[in-house]
Amino acid sequence: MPGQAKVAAEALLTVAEMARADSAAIAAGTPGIALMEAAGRAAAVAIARRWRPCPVTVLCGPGNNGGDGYVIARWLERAGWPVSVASLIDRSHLAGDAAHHAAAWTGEIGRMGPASVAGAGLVVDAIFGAGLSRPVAGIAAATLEAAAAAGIPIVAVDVPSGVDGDNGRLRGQVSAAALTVTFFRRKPGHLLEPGRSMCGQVVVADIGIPAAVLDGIGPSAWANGPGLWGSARRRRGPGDHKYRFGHAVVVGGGRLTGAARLAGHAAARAGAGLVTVAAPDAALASYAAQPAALLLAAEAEIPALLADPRRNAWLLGPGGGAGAALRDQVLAVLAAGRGVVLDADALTVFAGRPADLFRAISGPAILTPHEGEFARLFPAQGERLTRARGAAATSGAVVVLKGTDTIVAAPDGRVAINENAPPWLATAGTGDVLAGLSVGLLAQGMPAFEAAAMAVWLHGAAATACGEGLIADDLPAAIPAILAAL
Ligand SMILES: NC(=O)C1=CN([C@@H]2O[C@H](COP(=O)(O)OP(=O)(O)OC[C@H]3O[C@@H](n4cnc5c(N)ncnc54)[C@H](O)[C@@H]3O)[C@@H](O)[C@H]2O)[C@@H](O)CC1
Ligand SMILES: Nc1ncnc2c1ncn2[C@@H]1O[C@H](COP(=O)(O)OP(=O)(O)O)[C@@H](O)[C@H]1O
Ligand SMILES: [K+]
Repeated sequence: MPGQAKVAAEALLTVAEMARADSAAIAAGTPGIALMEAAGRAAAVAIARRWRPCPVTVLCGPGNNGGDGYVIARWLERAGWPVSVASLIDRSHLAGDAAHHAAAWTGEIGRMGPASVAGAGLVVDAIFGAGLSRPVAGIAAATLEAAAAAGIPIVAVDVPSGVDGDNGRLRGQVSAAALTVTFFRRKPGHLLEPGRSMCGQVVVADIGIPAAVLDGIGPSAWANGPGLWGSARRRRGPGDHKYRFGHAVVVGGGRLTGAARLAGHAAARAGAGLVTVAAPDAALASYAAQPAALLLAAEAEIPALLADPRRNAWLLGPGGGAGAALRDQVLAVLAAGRGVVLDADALTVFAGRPADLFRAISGPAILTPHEGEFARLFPAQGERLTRARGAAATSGAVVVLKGTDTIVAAPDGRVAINENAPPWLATAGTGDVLAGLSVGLLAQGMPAFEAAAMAVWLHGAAATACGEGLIADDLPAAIPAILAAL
């Protein structure tokens, strides 16, 4: 379809889902030994593409991750590399596919320890992968740490040992890799911090698992990108007019007027047909500084605006001032059944009484908390992915848990994990822009999950295009070029 995103959404597989993918491929006729051969070979190819031959130590663990290591050792040696292999356990204790490939390694196998990496130019971490079952400690940790301390680049097989593929949590002592080669599809832990920062560059190798196995698995997590929401995006055609693209209303505050101005500008840039910023009388003059394309309304007009179903998507919170008046406004908008984006103060006003908010949510709703705001409404213990999913299920809203690895979670369990946000987004006002993009897309009729995911992605892409030195005001103006390239 011309103009529509052509890329497929990139599914992320949990450790359990990846095991099902392996089993499905084996059941469809590719033996496990062949999958392991393909995995090790692909990793060796990825290494040889990036480094010149040098003494390499392959550190092999007790399971199939170690099995991949023996295949890597064989292929690198065949390519002329001086290869040493060091194992955590005696080869005789290996089982299954790993035992098969360890037996095919004709060189020596040393005992793993810090001395096994001495003199190496490269170290392969094939110690623990998807089978990580407890924190990494002892010899495995000490050996990887010795490599890291000596400045030897580490290539991780599947994940750096100790990174939990399901959520990016670090279990025990983890040494960062320069390159991680994983297979078939990435896992959430490759995108979520702190795991993401431990992976270095991530390469996904095709090992012969047919994409069709995904149909039987039904993944619920994706890397955020156009493949996920491109087909839900609204595009204008020759016969269109502005009323077909929704009317977003941004409720602004009386003092910090910049927040709602940024949000309103962003909503318009995201493509909303019309955008109204509604604000207290005393502040209207300062709102006049916003782009002339935005409409301005007095706070007293809000009930009338709310009675008009054409004003279909509302944003409350940015610069709102955390008082009872804002809480009442949020509840009134929700009661009217409008699409809603709640940010900042509009979340904080429900601290201590989150059930009041959750009860009121019945239609399309997006909450955009940073960690601090999140903790005022939801349990704050545990890792981010589970918390974001739980929050969406509890609230009935799409929850955008912001950060360097922003998570967009839907009440039905779907999640998108974002990876295009540069660190210079950590500056005042960028969250207001994100909320504005979200309401602008919601106004156009995109479903809440897709609208939120697209907003987060546009936000990251715009920030990347602006570069370091970015201020929030730069972001809305950078949106058209990003949309044009989609
Ligand atoms: N068909 C297959 O089975 C394929 C498997 N693949 C590889 O297989 C890996 C998964 O293999 P496994 O499920 O055998 O798991 P692992 O090889 O990751 O580790 C499992 C073993 O490590 C032990 N272990 C886990 N955490 C430990 C810790 N912190 N300290 C000490 N011991 C620990 C476990 O008791 C078990 O013996 C993937 O990560 C991938 O590298 C690939 O070869 C693709 C094909
Ligand atoms: N280190 C970082 N890397 C990438 N993105 C970041 C980082 N820190 C913050 N962000 C993003 O910047 C935005 C900040 O939003 P928020 O905290 O609400 O700020 P404000 O209230 O000042 O607008 C969010 O979209 C967040 O995901
Ligand atoms: K590993």
